[in-house]
Amino acid sequence: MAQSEPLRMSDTPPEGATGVLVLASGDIIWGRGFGAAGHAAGEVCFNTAMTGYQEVMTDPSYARQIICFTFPHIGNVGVNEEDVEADTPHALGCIVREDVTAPSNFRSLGRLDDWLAEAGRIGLSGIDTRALTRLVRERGAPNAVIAHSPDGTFDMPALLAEARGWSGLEGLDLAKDVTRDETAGWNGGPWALGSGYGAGSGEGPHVVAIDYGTKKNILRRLTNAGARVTVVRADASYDDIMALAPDGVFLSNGPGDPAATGEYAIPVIRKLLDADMPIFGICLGHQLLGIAAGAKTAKMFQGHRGANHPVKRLSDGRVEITSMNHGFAVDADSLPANVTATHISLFDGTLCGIELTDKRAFGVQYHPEASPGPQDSDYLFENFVKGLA
Ligand SMILES: NC(=O)CC[C@H](N)C(=O)O
Repeated sequence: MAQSEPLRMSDTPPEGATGVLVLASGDIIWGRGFGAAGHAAGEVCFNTAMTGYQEVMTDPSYARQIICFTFPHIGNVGVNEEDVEADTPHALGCIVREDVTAPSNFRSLGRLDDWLAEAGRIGLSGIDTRALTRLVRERGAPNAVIAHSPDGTFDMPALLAEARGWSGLEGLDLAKDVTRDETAGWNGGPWALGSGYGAGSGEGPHVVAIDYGTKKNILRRLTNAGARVTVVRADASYDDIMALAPDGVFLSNGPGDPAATGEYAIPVIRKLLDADMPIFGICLGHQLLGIAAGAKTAKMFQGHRGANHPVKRLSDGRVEITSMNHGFAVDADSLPANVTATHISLFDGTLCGIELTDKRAFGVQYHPEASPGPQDSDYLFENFVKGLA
């Protein structure tokens, strides 16, 4: 197969094809497989970040998603043990334009394809990622199966049936699959060249972070802002949390449909609000805070995923360039009277931040911890932790 051919929509593999993306619509896109062999069903989305593929692949919010990277050279700086947001990749697979080449970077410890293979994740290269991105933009994020067969044989009817049989992300609670096993302290601090990740001071206001699929850098930014952090499971009860005597509670990012995660999360968040506990939520945590406060969430057409999304802070008109990864959003028209919109997306006007006027609780739809992305919104961690002192 030639490099990066236009999307090929035939069910006979072209010469050299060892990977395929089968959309639930019946469209078939051939490429070269890398990473693990096998097949898996999920939702195809695209991410426009130019750097940080390892952080993106390990973000637990990407569970059951297949990421099409719009940047054409993915894998060329290799992989290391530091640029990870969780201990293993959580995205189901990735789709890239160019084949993964030998890494060239002084921090590299290995190849992207080997790292994915070890984690059982499938990659697909040689794809016209611009054409695939346009397809997602025109039709919305499709359900699909990504498959890699080193000998080039594929059971196409079975792969199509698998793509069509998958439920889709709507209605799916995935936080319970990616949350940690038990309550644990967190003491990691910011990274510096030469010394790696530092440690927190172990002092300061106590933040209990509920792990719906947290990125590590969120916890690092909390300790950097001066908090002492303890992380609890997604299904921790109100009593479990209060037994830790928190000064504030953090609601993490995470995968899946917020409305489906509500069963165990919402009653706990409501009790925390009733107890006037200070709360800060990011992404899924922001969506859950919105639902607990009485708002509604909805699935977006294609979602927002990238590292250059402009967001306007409504209090003073300041623009923050943000990192984003979400496919659901709180519906701005559903906000109850005691919830104010604080930020909006300058791409499409969707709601990007809320604040409760009668409680000490706020949330943002984007990722102020970046990783990857710009750090314009880091002030939110400082504001939260300062408010607890
Ligand atoms: N990064 C996140 O927390 C994502 C939240 C939610 N799963 C969504 O896709 O909207």
